[in-house]
Amino acid sequence: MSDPAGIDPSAMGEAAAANELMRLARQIAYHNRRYHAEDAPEISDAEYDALVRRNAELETAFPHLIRADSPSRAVGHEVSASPLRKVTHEVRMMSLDNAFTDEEVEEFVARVRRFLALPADAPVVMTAEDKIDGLSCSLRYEDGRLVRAATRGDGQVGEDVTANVAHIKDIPQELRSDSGVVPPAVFEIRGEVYMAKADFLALNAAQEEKGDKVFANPRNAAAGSLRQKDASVTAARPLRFLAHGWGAASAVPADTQWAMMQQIAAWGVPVSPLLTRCDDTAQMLAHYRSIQAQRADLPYDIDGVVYKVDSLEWQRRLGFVAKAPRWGMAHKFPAEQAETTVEAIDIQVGRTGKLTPVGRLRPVLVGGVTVTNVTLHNRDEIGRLGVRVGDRVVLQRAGDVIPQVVENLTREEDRPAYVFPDHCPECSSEAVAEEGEVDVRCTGGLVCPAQRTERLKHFVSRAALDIEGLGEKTIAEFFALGWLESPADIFRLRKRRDDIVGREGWKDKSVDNLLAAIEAKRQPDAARLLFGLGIRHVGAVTARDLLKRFVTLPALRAVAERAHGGDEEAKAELLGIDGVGPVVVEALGDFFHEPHNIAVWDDLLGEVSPPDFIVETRASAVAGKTVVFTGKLETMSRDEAKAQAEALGARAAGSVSPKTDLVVAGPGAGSKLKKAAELGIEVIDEAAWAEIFKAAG
Ligand SMILES: NC(=O)c1ccc[n+]([C@@H]2O[C@H](COP(=O)([O-])OP(=O)(O)OC[C@H]3O[C@@H](n4cnc5c(N)ncnc54)[C@H](O)[C@@H]3O)[C@@H](O)[C@H]2O)c1
Ligand SMILES: [Zn+2]
Repeated sequence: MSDPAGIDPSAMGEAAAANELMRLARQIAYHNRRYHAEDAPEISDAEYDALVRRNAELETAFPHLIRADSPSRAVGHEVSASPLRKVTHEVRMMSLDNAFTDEEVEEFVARVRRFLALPADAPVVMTAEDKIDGLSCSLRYEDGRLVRAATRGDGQVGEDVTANVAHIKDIPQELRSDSGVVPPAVFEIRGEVYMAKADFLALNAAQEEKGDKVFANPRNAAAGSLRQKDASVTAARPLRFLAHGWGAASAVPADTQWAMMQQIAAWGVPVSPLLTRCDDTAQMLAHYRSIQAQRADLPYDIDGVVYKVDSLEWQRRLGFVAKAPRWGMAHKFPAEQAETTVEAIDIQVGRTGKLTPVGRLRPVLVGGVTVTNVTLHNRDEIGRLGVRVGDRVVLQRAGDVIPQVVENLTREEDRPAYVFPDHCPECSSEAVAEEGEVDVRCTGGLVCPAQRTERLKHFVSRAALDIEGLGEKTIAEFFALGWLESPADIFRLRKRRDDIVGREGWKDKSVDNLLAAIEAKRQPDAARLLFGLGIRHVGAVTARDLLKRFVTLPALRAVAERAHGGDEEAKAELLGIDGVGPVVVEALGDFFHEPHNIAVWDDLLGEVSPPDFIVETRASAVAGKTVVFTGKLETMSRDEAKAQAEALGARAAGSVSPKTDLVVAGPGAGSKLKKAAELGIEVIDEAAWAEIFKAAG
């Protein structure tokens, strides 16, 4: 078993869920101890966050299985083993809930509104500031004098570090009394003890020189330096402090978070210079992005932005859930790179027989999503990275690009390299790479069950015939029964109605729905049918281009066969189509040259009858032109945009080339936009495109 964390909770039984929750509780407790109590984490924060996310996902799906020792209820780690004196906090020290996406931030604000029963458009003012990566510390001032400093510990009981903070210049022994507001009898200032990046590097260099322990990161260095039995060790370490809140207080001389933080600054304790106030979600997200942009240049490490409801009256009403305030949220920066372990390397066999190696990973959060698999592309790529099972790798995921392995961190050379299979794992046929090709392919062809089922899956997929309810599982099930030898068999399934109804998991209604969905495709779109056959190099766009020219499948086949036989006129006719090159002509010829393909084709056209392929086009300014859509489209999907282009007699292409006439660019457009500028191609926005479409009536 490689990847238990990938199972969708809705597809899990209770026993499996309870089991996994138990395992997660144990794992998370272990890593909490390593991180919080021992300052020696073994896994990256992104991997830790993935475990916590998984735990939350299961707890949401199975609320009655939430354990008494659930990690979602615990803060930090208990300090019983610490050599420092223990301190019980008068007011608990909490953690913060995490958000990783804009949507999760919007949901946070919506939740606050719902809780307070505010109208959906009522303003909710929030403060926003950087989330410093240090360790929290509570400073208790009585009549303005520092009487105790304590770490968070498990939130209830922390460690006494009063002597240790005595040498931290940012922490005054006495609050200033000249601010106009006299410090209350009791006031606990809470904030972050941290080490600046430059100080951290210098400390590590000095430690190394002395042959002492070096620290993994500034957070660990700060924690390790503060939590010292011998306070003189702390004194020699360059620690700093920024306040971000307060705990027990005999009086709170302000009615907003913002005003109280200004007061704390006026008492002489530093607060973040990036603290600001936001009127709405748009401002919160804008501040988040601005802080993210400054991140690398800040003198200290941060890992996100913290939002807090500004009104203290509202904070009081909102209160707390398990271990975090309802009025606060940490919006973390997505780790666009993250480290994890390759737990297995599996080989997937595709519809063309291509063997694709897939790395099964220990789940890790990258760019806000949990990643459990990564494609390793091909034999050469595995060789280049030198990836073996058990290696630590760096994953990268930028924007919505699929994750990639960018580096292998494991360098011991004594373990054997991964051996790429020379036989297909599905059918044991020989697997070879052709001259000059990087892809290794199974030579099993028709005997390879993987290739055959993949072809069927492709045939019914969204972009091809799009048969609703005929998913991968059903195809695999019927294929194993010998019911699906080729695409035409799909249209003969109706003869097996009673057999299907008799099978576990099928009911009269579900079978009838499936059969109706199949019947609905008896007169399929010819281009989708052609694409569904999976002829090499004939993608969805090429299939349409071919049929626009030849109107019916038999007409296309006749030309392709003539071209294959050496008929120059037929070849020229095919090559005259925009987007059709010699590779496509050859692939078509090869396809119709193979007797088995012809049998499949004839069989299929005996079951279905696609109408003539005639695309109605409207008179328009872009007729006959090639258009490229790039960036985010806001009023329509990519598919709709392509359909609009087609309706206007234009061709929608995937990449910008000298043949491109027009580029429609939305927000986030990148390299294609740049290329268009280089080539001097006209660029318009989505609104201008909508005008063109409307004008064509
Ligand atoms: N790698 C590991 O093995 C491992 C193990 C445990 C925890 N962790 C890391 O620690 C995190 C969990 O720790 P946590 O419970 O302390 O939660 P947290 O660090 O995600 O957030 C809460 C803490 O943020 C701090 N903070 C910094 N700036 C703040 C601000 N402006 N306002 C309010 N608080 C601010 C406070 O100290 C607060 O206690 C995980 O998400 C993970 O990143 C890693
Ligand atoms: Zn095979």
